[in-house]
This record gives sequence, structure tokens and C-alpha cells, in this order.
Amino acid sequence: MVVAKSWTMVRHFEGAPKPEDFKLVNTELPSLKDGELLLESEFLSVDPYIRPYSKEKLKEGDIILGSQVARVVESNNAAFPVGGYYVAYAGWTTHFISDGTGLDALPSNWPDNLPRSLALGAVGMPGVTAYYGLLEICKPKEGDVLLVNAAAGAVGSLVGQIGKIKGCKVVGSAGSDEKLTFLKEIGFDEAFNYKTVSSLAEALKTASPEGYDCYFDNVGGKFSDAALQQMKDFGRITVCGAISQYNDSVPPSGPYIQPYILFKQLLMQGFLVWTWKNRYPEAQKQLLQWIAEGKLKYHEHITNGFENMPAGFIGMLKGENVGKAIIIV
Ligand SMILES: NC(=O)C1=CN([C@@H]2O[C@H](COP(=O)(O)OP(=O)(O)OC[C@H]3O[C@@H](n4cnc5c(N)ncnc54)[C@H](OP(=O)(O)O)[C@@H]3O)[C@@H](O)[C@H]2O)C=CC1
Ligand SMILES: CCCCCCCCC/C=C/C=O
Repeated sequence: MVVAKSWTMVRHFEGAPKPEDFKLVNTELPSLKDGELLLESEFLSVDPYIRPYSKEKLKEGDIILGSQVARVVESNNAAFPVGGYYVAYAGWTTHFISDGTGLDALPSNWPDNLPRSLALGAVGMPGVTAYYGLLEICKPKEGDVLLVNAAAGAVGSLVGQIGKIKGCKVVGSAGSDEKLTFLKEIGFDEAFNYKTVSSLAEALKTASPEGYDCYFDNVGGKFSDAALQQMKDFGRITVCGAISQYNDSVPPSGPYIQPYILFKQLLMQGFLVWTWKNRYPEAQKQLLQWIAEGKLKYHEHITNGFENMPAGFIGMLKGENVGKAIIIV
């Protein structure tokens, strides 16, 4: 008999998630039926989307949303043999039973020297987000100036590097000086700490006096208010995230952006990686190749221990991570 440990939501988050919003529960799993398999989570992912989506997708007592790389430990389904590794969206749990629906095998050419946790990061959902969100919406061209915020995180650090591969000048913003050093190490041309600059507008102008052709927005809010004013005519904007607003219970009223969009003739489009689900393999193949060629560097921020998962999640939302925040069971 297997006991699954799972993190459940005690109450809906109000403002920033707090340790007391989470409860660890043990559940005895039943024996497998025909066609079922038992999986054990090896790596789990903590991602910003959990904060906004939990409101509409979860009720109190449910297992927290999330994905993992899990190994098949028992199987009554010949299509999923013991020992196979899959990415699943089974939530914050150490073990789960599946009939195979929704399990994604790791890419078949997974190199022996790469950690499987990358299937949750640079070669997984965040990697695919950076790839299509940048290339299909911002459509960067050689010589373009690209701006990305939350630049030292899972998505942002890849966006900047893909921008460099495509011949852009890349400017990043992040929330600590340690992160700025990281951004320079992975090839960003300019980087500033949005928490310590005296004026966002001035920091954006100093980093690129001629303005920005492409803006990959992970943050929204005041940062975007400032960034829109620095766009060049016909600039392209990917609205990928709005992390500065996920904890707001009342939407802030902001400057109204229509005049900037109108007079600069900007293109601004929301992006959800889920829409690109059937094109994951194409992006993953390219991401793996760039990693193998040394053109794309990945960095992981590891929290050890399933019992520390809420702390890893809360810490990521506060900006403690450099690169992809991962939990090792
Ligand atoms: N649209 C889509 O399909 C997807 C969207 N996303 C979005 O992309 C963004 C980045 O996700 P991901 O790379 O996984 O996460 P990150 O690894 O970038 O971690 C989140 C980071 O956000 C930054 N942050 C937190 N609060 C604020 C704030 N108030 N203002 C500015 N920055 C803040 C922190 O960095 P710092 O120290 O710099 O503040 C923190 O490290 C998120 O908005 C997420 O929702 C992610 C995946 C898919
Ligand atoms: C129950 C929802 C699972 C969705 C996982 C993928 C999230 C993609 C969209 C992210 C948006 C903002 O972070």
C-alpha cells in the first residue's frame, strides 16, 4: 500500500500566499485497476500561474495545482511501462494513479547528461513559452532592441538568450543585484534593478536611448506603464504575465494605455502557452539543440524536500529564485 503526501489549499489566497494557506495530507492509494499506473514524483514545479489559476480552478481542500516529472513505479498498462518518465499535471503530490491521460513523455532524444527537471523548465512549459511568446508575437529581427522583465526567472532568462540568438540587443530588468550579474553572465547587453532605480523611465531610456522594438512583458502594472512610453513606432509587445498584479484583489486603475498604442501604432497580444500545446515538440527540439550547442544556458533554483514546497512557491513569488524554481522530492 502506498501513501501519497499532498499539499492542499486550506483557504483561498488573499494577497500573497502564506504558509498557513497550505496543509500537508496523507492519503492511502488504492490498488491499481486494469489500465492504470502508479507514478512517483521526482521533481515538482512551482510556477506563478498557480496563484491566479487557483482562484478559479480550486476549492478549499483541493490539492494545489502544479506539474511534475514523475516515474512509473507500477503499471497495469502496457503503453506506460515501469521506469518511464512523464510530465504530468497531477498537482502537489508525491504519488498518483493515472490511466495515462494527459501524461507527456519526455522528448525521446533526451540527452543522458541533462537533468530531467529541465522538462519543467528550459525544455518544458517555460521554455516553450519563451520560444513561441517571443518568436511568434514579438517577431524579433536582427538589430532589434528587446526588453524583458522578470528577466532572471525561468521564462525571462530564456527570452533574453533567444533574443541574442536572433541578433537583438537585449535589455533585462530584475529585482536584485545578484540577478543583474547573472543576466550579464548569460549575455544580456544591459540590465537594471527595477527595485533600486530612482525612475523606471530613466532606467529604460539609459539602457536604450533609441527605445524598444520588442517588449516581452512578464510583470505588467507600473513597469508596463513606463515601458509602453519607451516603445518605438510599430513596436511589438507580448503580454506573457502580469505577476505584479496576481496578488491584487482589486484591479488597480492605471494610466490608460490606448494613446500609446494608437500614436506609436503598437501591436500588443496576450499569450497563453496552452494554445501552443500541439507545437511543443518542435520548440523542445530547438531548445534541446541550443542547449547542446551551448547557445542557451539554463539555471535552476532548487528547493530540497517535498515538505518545503510551500516555502519554495512563496519564495519564487517574492523573487528568491534565479532561473527556474524546482522542488526535488
Ligand atoms: N502566458 C503564459 O503562457 C505563461 C506565462 N508565464 C508568466 O511569465 C512570468 C514569469 O514566469 P516564470 O518565469 O515561471 O517565473 P520566474 O521564474 O520569473 O519567477 C517569478 C519572478 O517574478 C518576479 N516578480 C515577482 N513579483 C514581482 C513584481 N511585483 N514586480 C516585478 N517582478 C516580480 C520575481 O523576480 P524579481 O526578483 O525580478 O522581482 C520572481 O523571481 C509570470 O508572470 C508568469 O505568470 C509563465 C509561463 C507561461
Ligand atoms: C490548470 C491550469 C494549468 C495550466 C498550466 C499552464 C499555464 C499556462 C498559462 C500561464 C499563464 C500565466 O502564468
